[in-house]
Formats: sequence, C-alpha cells, structure tokens
Amino acid sequence: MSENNLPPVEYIPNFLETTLADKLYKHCQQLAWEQNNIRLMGKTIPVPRLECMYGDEGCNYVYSKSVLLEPLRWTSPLSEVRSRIESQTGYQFNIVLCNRYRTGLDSVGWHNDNEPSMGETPAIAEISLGQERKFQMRPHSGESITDFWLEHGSLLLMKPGCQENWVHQLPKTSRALKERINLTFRPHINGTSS
Ligand SMILES: O=C(O)CCC(=O)C(=O)O
Ligand SMILES: [Fe+2]
Repeated sequence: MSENNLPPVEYIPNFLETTLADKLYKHCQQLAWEQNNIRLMGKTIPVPRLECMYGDEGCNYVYSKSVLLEPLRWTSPLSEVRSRIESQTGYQFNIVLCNRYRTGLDSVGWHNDNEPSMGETPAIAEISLGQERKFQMRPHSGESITDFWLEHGSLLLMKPGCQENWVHQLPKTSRALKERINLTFRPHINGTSS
C-alpha cells in the first residue's frame, strides 16, 4: 500500500445537530465511568482516560490482553444514536466503548482495534462530544500521518480495511483543554443483528 494513500475513513462534521449533541453529551457525563488498568511487563498501569461499555448481552470485550469490559445495558440515548448510525452507514454495531478524556493529558496511544471478537474487517464508528481533539492515523508500516480534528457532534467512520492497514491515536497535549467524550460503536461476533 502506498504511503500516500488516504485512510479509508469518512468524516461527517455535525452528524448530530448541536442541540442533540449537547443533550447526548450531558447524558454521557452520567454514564458508569471507570478507571481501568492494563498489565504490562508485570506492572499495573492506569489507562490515561476513563472508560465504560454498553451493548448487547454476552458481548464481552477484551483489549491489551488485560482489560475485560462487560457490556452494561443500552441506555435509550445510546441505543437511539446507534440506530441512527446504522441506518446512515449500513453497518451494524453491538457495543459502544466509551472514552472520557478529562484534560489534554488524557489520551490513547498508537494502536489498531483488531480484537477477534469484532470479527473480520470490522467497521468502527466514532461519535465525538465536547472538546475538539486531534486524532491521527498512519499506515501500519509507514510514517506519513493524517490529522483529523474531531468536533462536537461529528462522526468518524473507520471503514473495513482501516484496522488491518492503519493505526490511530489521540495524542496528549499540554494545552489546557476541556473534557471530551468519545463513543466508539463496534460489531461483535456474539451480537444478534436486529
Ligand atoms: O477517542 C478517540 O477518538 C479514539 C478512541 C479509540 O481509538 C478507541 O477507543 O479505540
Ligand atoms: Fe481505537
């Protein structure tokens, strides 16, 4: 794959109208946020953000081989936004992994989302709420970085092929930033398509 290729994503600013995005943001601030830890070389390291997961029953999710997330039951607002994303993108999602970046120092490092529980070549859809943040993508074996600025109410759709060939991150910044909440809708092989 050429390094000059652009990542297979679709970015839709204002996917949610501002009043709906504001309402959803307020709702998401009340979700069951947790501080998780990963185990790395015998050490326990707190992940630099808060997390929680909602979804269909039985759709457990494991990442970094050490964090097990069990889905809480869909709330109505999360379920409504899932339906809206499904009907506009044509992809199906069984879980939503939610991230809360409290300040610019909260982040997620370079990675791809390739957990086997998502099945082969998954599409992942991300809704951003609150503080706009820089999100970066680069080819797995390449240096050229594409920056996206993810705005309040936007949708970033990572299409099939993205997780296989690209990595992404939300870098830390020392700028004084407010909080951002991100909702990542994912498929799950144990999910029932409805
Ligand atoms: O917050 C973001 O935009 C990225 C989150 C992410 O990459 C993930 O949850 O796997
Ligand atoms: Fe990710």
